[in-house]
Amino acid sequence: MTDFAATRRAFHLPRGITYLDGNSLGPMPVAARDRVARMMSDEWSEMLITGWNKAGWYVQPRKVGDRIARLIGAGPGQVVMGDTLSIKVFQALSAAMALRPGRRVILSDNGNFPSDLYVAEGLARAMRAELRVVAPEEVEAAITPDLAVLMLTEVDYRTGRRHDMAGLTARAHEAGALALWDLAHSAGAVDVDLTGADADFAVGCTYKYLNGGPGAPAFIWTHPRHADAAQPILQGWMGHDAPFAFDLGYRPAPGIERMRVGTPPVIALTALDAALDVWDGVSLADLRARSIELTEAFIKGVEAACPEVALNSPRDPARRGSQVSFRHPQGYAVMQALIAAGVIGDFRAPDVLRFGFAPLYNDLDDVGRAVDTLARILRDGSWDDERFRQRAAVT
Ligand SMILES: Cc1ncc(COP(=O)(O)O)c(C=O)c1O
Ligand SMILES: Nc1c(O)cccc1C(=O)C[C@H](N)C(=O)O
Repeated sequence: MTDFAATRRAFHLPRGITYLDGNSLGPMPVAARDRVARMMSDEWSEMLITGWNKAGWYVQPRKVGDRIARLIGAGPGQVVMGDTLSIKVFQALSAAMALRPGRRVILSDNGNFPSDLYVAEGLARAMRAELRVVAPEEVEAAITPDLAVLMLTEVDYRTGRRHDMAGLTARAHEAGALALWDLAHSAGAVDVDLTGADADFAVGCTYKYLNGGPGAPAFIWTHPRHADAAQPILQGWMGHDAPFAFDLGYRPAPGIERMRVGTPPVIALTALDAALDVWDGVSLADLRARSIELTEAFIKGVEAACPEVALNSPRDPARRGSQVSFRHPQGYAVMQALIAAGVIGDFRAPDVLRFGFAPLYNDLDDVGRAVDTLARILRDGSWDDERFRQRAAVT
């Protein structure tokens, strides 16, 4: 059995705060602070450039990738770290498109995170391809024989709706297409099984449920059947077969290494590596069970105590990730009032109050406090205040 009381103790959770926004930025694992400090004093300070070899900075993207592999149903040597998620979406999508020459259609849904759609739109323009965007429930019917790549985010960032990864991947394969999954809201939140689903490509970020810190690098996975054939358009020198030969022409490195682009963010990878220690000994089955327990309790509590809000997530836990959202016409002000009262969730336009439940550190006491505080704010109308209407740059 996973010891979730112990994993909770591994985080710095500010006193008086109930944190339900780990689906946007995970809290700091206490060990990350010391690990980064040690890296600065023992490695960067003392080793200088020799740290690339001596401290293993150069191989860190693969080593950290191997630790993430276990959490997404992938094997060793199949995942590599680096860049932002938007860039990894571009790399995976461009490589997948190149594996389906003659086909020009990318299919996604309108619940996808906008950055994924922007990247696909730009790539489609450059490749003279077509991006088709349908409603999430229409995806299956929209898989047609002209499809090149099905590109979906498994868990919807607003509603928490979870796609059937294995089923949709099988449908895409039947149509002769490839399936690319964005795991931003899945990795560390649900029991992802890329191998079992027979997916083709996957990408994800590490600053949400994996708690790598703001700006932590993204990951990319390629199914082994494609790893030596995939040809990314974004050809950087660290994805070259022999970067330090400084050849003028590009020759991809074997396997997943070709998905590297440039110099890895070593300090950020060090913080992420410390954050991944918390996952040692965590079973994904336990994680999923606890996530369902927390989200079910939250829905039940809010529906009983807050008639002013409407559930915006699937009621069936099997169709949900680890987040729950509710709608309120003045959602922004309500969320600001909630944050001022010590319960941090977030707001997503136009009217969504979003709450992430991270089994590693959230518990039923958090659920109870969040329900009680939301009910109080809605009942006493304290959210209806000018200071809660001022929109910040980042929401
Ligand atoms: C599903 C999804 N894709 C892409 C992104 C963009 O990631 P990044 O800002 O790291 O490029 C996010 C979050 O910001 C996301 O939730
Ligand atoms: N990456 C973010 C950032 O740099 C600032 C603020 C928020 C984010 C996020 O990750 C947003 C997130 N993808 C979402 O689901 O809304």
